[in-house]
Amino acid sequence: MTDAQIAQRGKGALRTFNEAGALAAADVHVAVRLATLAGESDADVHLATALAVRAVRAGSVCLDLNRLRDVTVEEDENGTPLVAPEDLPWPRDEDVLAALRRSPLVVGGGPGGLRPLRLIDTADGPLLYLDRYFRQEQTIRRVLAEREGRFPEVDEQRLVSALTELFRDQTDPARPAPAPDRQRVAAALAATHLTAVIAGGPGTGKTHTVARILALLTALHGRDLRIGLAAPTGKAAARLQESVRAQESELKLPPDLTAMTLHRMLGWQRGRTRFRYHAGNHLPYDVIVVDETSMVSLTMMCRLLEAVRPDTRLVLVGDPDQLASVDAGAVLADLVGRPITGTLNPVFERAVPHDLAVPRDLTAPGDFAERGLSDAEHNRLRGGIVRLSRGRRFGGAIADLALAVRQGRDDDVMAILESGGPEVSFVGPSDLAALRADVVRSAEGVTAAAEAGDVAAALDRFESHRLLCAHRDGPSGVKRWARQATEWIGAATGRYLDPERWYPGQPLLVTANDHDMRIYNGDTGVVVRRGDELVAAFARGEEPYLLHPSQLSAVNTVYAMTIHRSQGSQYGTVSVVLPEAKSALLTRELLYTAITRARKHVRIVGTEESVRAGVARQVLRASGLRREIPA
Ligand SMILES: Nc1ncnc2c1ncn2[C@@H]1O[C@H](COP(=O)(O)OP(=O)(O)OP(=O)(O)O)[C@@H](O)[C@H]1O
Repeated sequence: MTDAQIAQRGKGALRTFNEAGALAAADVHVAVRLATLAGESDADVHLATALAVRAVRAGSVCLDLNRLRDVTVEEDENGTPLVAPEDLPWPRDEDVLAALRRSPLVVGGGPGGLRPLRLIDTADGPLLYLDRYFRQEQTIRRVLAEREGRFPEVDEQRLVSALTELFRDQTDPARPAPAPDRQRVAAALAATHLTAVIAGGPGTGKTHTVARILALLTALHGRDLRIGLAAPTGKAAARLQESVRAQESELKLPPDLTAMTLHRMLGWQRGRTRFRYHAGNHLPYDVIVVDETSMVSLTMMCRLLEAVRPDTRLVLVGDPDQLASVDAGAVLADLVGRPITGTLNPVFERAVPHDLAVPRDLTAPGDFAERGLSDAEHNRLRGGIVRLSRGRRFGGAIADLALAVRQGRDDDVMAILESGGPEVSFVGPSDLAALRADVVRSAEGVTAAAEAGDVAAALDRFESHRLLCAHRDGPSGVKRWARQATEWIGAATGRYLDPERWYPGQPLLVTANDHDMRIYNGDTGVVVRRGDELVAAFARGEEPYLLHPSQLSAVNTVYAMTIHRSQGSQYGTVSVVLPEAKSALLTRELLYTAITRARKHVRIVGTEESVRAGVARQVLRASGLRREIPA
């Protein structure tokens, strides 16, 4: 750690924690500043405050005081921790708690009139919040509870006949889909409750269901229904719009529905901190659908719920097992896992009686036919929550592998990986021939199309293979593997891929949002020749979006990218370079996200030790949404 990263004002334990890398300089600065303003001199409170700031930086909403010592520390070049976390000068847990209970930072009354921390007791132990995040959680809880207390008016007969019409048997469209059909259950929930949460892995038909929900609500409430479609990223919004429009004529949906980023829907305004839509100026929609909700942070969810009109139907869709937002919160997973308080609308129960009546244990097992709903699933319906479980896109090994990872069955994961087959391969870190061939083939295909000015083919081939890494730096990181890919491509084609210049076939990754240019962090595109000019092309539904490369303010060449950035996209073949087993980034959520990016083939490059370590390590983002907290 450099001197610049060591907070100069930290003393005692704060300094030791900072030097070990368990706290960043910013954590220490914030803690010392708050303590000074509030006149707090207790060293245990200083440490707890800095750890609470650190927790938010690491993605948690609060600090779980029962897991105070759950910190990571800095490692040397050999991956050896500078100090074992347990050897840090930890105060006794009960002393920290007692000091917090009397601290002016928690109870207020200090010289500055500040109360920046909240200490919340729950049945599972105390949580320490930065006040802002506690208020955001409370807003989410309050708005959801208010919405659970009321049901929308629905014409029951029309609901039943529209459900029958929209959910048909795949093999015999003259008949309704056989029960249980969780997609039909999801649509009925969304029609009869103000908030519905539709969870499901890739290819379980989430967007298929969203289109049917829109058709159902249009049938119930008329074509003047104001529909708002949103997603956390521009890329995800474009995909949502594309899939909804693809079903427009079949389902007689209102024409030309558009999807936008959540920022745009809420009315992001240049130079202003406040959105145009908020608690005092509600969003003008009758129904709002948010896709890829797993990437929505706590703060954005709070802003959205504040801005939603009390009678607007809200449908939150996503995969709670994927990596969560880069900012604090794992709201979708929390919403799915939170204590259920609502009641079922009796209209819902009368609309899908057959789906609800199938007993759990009398249905066919496996993926082919759906099993009856479990007791836990019945219970979650009261919270407006349904999980689609039947894979519709890829059956077979990729789906089995993803499920085994999600359920932490490491022996099954290894068995699937080692059985090989057309969909899954597992190679050692030095067994790179097939990876090299895929990297070169995909680059050559992209370049040929880009040189010929064929934008659609260039973008299509660009999606045929993607090299994903957990880390940015180090031997298994993006930088090293991008360099490796560049060398392979250079050796195969005899071309020098000059990083300083634009060239046809150059793969691009946008690294920051640019709302004015409609380009978003994580968007990927390709440089294509257009006559004498080069253009940067991005996939956007049916029409690609073209820009002059000089209009891109934050962009990298991307021969490899992080798994985090690949979220919300799928590729033909995905090659995943695993880091060493001890890497803290290597988690179950990361592996699951990487595997489920693949449509046709997933190749894992790494060791058995790394695979098993990844399956075993779960991200634990502390939050109060999953607990009972008094209003
Ligand atoms: N009930 C169904 N009958 C027939 N085909 C279906 C059904 N549900 C989904 N599909 C098809 O399965 C495929 C996957 O569905 P869809 O894209 O809606 O899944 P998804 O959960 O949104 O996936 P992702 O998370 O990857 O976007 C699509 O081709 C869709 O048309």
